[in-house]
Amino acid sequence: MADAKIIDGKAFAAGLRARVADGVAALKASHGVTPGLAVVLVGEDPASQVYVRSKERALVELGMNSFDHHEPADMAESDLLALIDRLNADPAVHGILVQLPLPKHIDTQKVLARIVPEKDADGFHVVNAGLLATGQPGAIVPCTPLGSLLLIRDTLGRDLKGKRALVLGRSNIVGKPMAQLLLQADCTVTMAHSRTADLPEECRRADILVAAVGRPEMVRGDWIKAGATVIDVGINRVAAAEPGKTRLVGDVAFDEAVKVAGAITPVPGGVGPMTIACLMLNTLAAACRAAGAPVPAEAGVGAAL
Ligand SMILES: Nc1nc(=O)c2c([nH]1)NC[C@@H]1CN(c3ccc(C(=O)N[C@@H](CCC(=O)O)C(=O)O)cc3)C=[N+]21
Repeated sequence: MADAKIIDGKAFAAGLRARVADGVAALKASHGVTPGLAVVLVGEDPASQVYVRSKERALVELGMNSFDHHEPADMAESDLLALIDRLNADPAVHGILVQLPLPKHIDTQKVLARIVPEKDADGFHVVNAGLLATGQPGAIVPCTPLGSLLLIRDTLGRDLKGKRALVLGRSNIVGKPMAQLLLQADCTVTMAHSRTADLPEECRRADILVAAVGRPEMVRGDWIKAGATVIDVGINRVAAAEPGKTRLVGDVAFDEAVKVAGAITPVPGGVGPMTIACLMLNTLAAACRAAGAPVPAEAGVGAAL
């Protein structure tokens, strides 16, 4: 059988960013509003700094305002909550992103709960999780699952009815919302995790396999159904063959999987760029809602399906 189609997340994300830029220009023209995202980074984690910088660059490129708040690692939880209160009250800020993970002395759930749901650009607030789980319009959908769904629909078409989908990983930020989106799209959804019995066999039943466990190359080629669509959410930095060098790999053993799957996302260049593009989309959507303007079709559950 021919090798799988490689799903070009980087190219799809570039197209999505261009559509967001058009939406930003239209909102400026119609309502005089420039969408703004506040990005809060607590501490000096080098990987987090890289991600935050790429988000800030994307905002500026798309004509949006970027409000950076880089805070020391020993910031008191009460000071972080006070910062969020100020951002909640600031009319120039339409979206707020608190980079995770937070330092251990800070209660993540307490911080996420403090963001007003309308400005929760990540879609991590329990109100947005609840709106998504109950299929209501107006939910802000977490960026990685939304981006993954857009890639799945670009590959398989809008009609996913009756397909068997398996989501590997049950995190609040990827696995659970991904399963909700696939369920809304009329897939038959299985959630698998580290305690699942006979994981390879479960995976082999899936027409759509989404791997989001954070274990490098855990999903092998013989875990994949012939022709399946494989979405690899994992971004794991591992040692490269050359001493002292590192490289990125997904949760799927790509070289094996590409021989079996029908379509597969690469790492890098797959889901990662979609996460950032969807963050831009969520910020635009939040600004549109705040201004009483129509929300772009790709954002939100009802619109995304
Ligand atoms: N509140 C919050 N929201 C997040 O969305 C969030 C977060 N915290 N904490 C950290 C993770 C990580 N994350 C990535 C986004 C894009 C790439 C990405 O574009 N990766 C490139 C490769 C980048 C490289 O070369 O290192 C790719 O896959 O092609 C990676 C990682 C968002 N996160």
